[in-house]
Amino acid sequence: MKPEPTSTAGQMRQAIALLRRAALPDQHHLFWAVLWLIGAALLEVLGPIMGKALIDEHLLPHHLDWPRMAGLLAGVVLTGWIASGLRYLQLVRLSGLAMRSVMRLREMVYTHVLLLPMSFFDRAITGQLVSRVTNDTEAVKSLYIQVLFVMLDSTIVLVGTVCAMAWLDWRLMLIVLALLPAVLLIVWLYQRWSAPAVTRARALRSEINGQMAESIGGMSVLQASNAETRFGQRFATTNQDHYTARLSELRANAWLLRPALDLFNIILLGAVIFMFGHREMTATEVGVLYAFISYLARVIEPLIQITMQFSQLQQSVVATARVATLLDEGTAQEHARQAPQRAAAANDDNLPAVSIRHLNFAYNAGQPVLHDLSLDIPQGDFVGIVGHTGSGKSTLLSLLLRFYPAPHGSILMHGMPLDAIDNERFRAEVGLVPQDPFLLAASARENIDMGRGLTQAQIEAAARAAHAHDFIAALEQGYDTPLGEGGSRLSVGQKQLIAIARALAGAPRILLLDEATSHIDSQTEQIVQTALDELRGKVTVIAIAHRLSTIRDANRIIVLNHGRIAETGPHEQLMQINGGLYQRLYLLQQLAA
Ligand SMILES: Nc1ncnc2c1ncn2[C@@H]1O[C@H](COP(=O)(O)OP(=O)(O)OP(=O)(O)O)[C@@H](O)[C@H]1O
Repeated sequence: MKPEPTSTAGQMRQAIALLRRAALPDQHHLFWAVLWLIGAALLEVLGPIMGKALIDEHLLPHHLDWPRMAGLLAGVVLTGWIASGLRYLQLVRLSGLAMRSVMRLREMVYTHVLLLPMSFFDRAITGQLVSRVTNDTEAVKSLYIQVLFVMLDSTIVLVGTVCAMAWLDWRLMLIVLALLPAVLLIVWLYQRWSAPAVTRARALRSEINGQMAESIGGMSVLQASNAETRFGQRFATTNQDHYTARLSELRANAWLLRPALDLFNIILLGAVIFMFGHREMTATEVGVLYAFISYLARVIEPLIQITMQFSQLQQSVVATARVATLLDEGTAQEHARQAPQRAAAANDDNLPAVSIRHLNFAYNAGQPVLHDLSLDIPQGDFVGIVGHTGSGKSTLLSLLLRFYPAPHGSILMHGMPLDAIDNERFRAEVGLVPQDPFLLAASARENIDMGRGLTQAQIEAAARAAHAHDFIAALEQGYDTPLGEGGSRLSVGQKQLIAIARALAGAPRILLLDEATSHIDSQTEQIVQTALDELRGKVTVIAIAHRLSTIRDANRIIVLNHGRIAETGPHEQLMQINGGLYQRLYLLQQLAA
């Protein structure tokens, strides 16, 4: 995974760029919200000015002009009331915008994750990834509502109030302004105190998600190993750490931020009253004092609001930056390719289905896994790949599937370099049956179709070819029978037959099987063997098999050893090599059987 930016400025830049991207279609809402908030702030500033006029021009000089006084009084009440109404409407508008942005972001993140290269998932932790799509995108909402709305609103009120104070008495305004840096000091202290706890709490939340996902995913192993108590304790420790981190965050808030700001409020009020006390108060200054005291609350409250949002801002920026980092993660080479649609693999029957030329590969530099592999697989052949564990079988298959990029020109399919084949066509031409058949919690039909929009005839033909039709038809709703989570209502063998049907439904020219028979009984293995035999000559089959009986009848068997081709040939020929690797593997299995 890409490293996340550690500097606050870097995270802030990332967060702003992402927010702009997510809110792009709603820009006009943002514009109007800001405009109306300015309107609300102006109304709010206007209230005390009308109050001052009422006191100075009418109440103190006893100039009882009732219609004007009623107008001013109504102005004081109405400005506040309308300002609140406008603010509420803008909150509703921004909430809608925030929710739509979260929706767009989630879609962006999920679609992006679907396109990431397999090498990314080698390092990614499922729970953390899920947390990116759910929690971190949700944090963006609070960035809009708690942070953007409150901070924007408070800043506008603050600026408007300071301007009104300057108009009333600029010297007094300067004294108030001179005291404001104290707020910055309080905020700075608060941030220093709470930042480590905020970061730690977030990391621990992600850890909690990770532990949950891991435990649920591996529940059978966990229970079978009697590890419930240990896992429970591990979770309790993380949970406790999370609680402690949240508590120190709250302590910083309760013991430093709030009391210090309240004290500051009192000091400011004292300073203003003291200044007025030092002057010879004229009648007109009583109104100014009233307006100033009204404005003080409008300076202090927005400042408190702004500072109170800092911890939320920190959390939301960190979360948004994490989402942005994930979105910056390079997609798989094939998806990222900008080149125009490339030619499909050639249709010449004489070209080998697969040609491998001096293929070298390493996951990590300096640790080669495959060494100088060269071989040709004719079209329609059935080829088996065997070898000890760690010999490189799955790696070779992953390269054939383009899960990892092979060096250019080292693998050709039907004469075309692997990385030059158009993605759509490539995925249509190469089918995979994995070791663990991955079934969706959906019907048999949906599991075979996998969203490709195949017809019932195509689905049924694939199921028949995989010898899965009979048991599917016998289910209570046939092809529409829900198979349960992970296909829980089927046997492992039946799941594997569905996985084969799924691969065949795409009418692939090349079918790759990754130890597809290792978990199934001999009877189902027989069925798979029959299905593979029937494909002979029509589809090129490349099968990795631990169970050698599956590939006994292959046209050719490739024996890998430490990433090199050690032996190659049909079963009978390999069995002739006395002391050969294949012979030893085969005899060992016979013995075990
Ligand atoms: N994603 C990966 N990242 C780094 N190294 C890997 C990765 N996958 C496999 N390897 C390493 O590559 C080597 C070959 O592994 P590979 O899985 O291809 O062997 P295999 O023959 O398929 O083994 P098995 O029969 O046990 O599945 C091993 O040393 C393994 O540790």
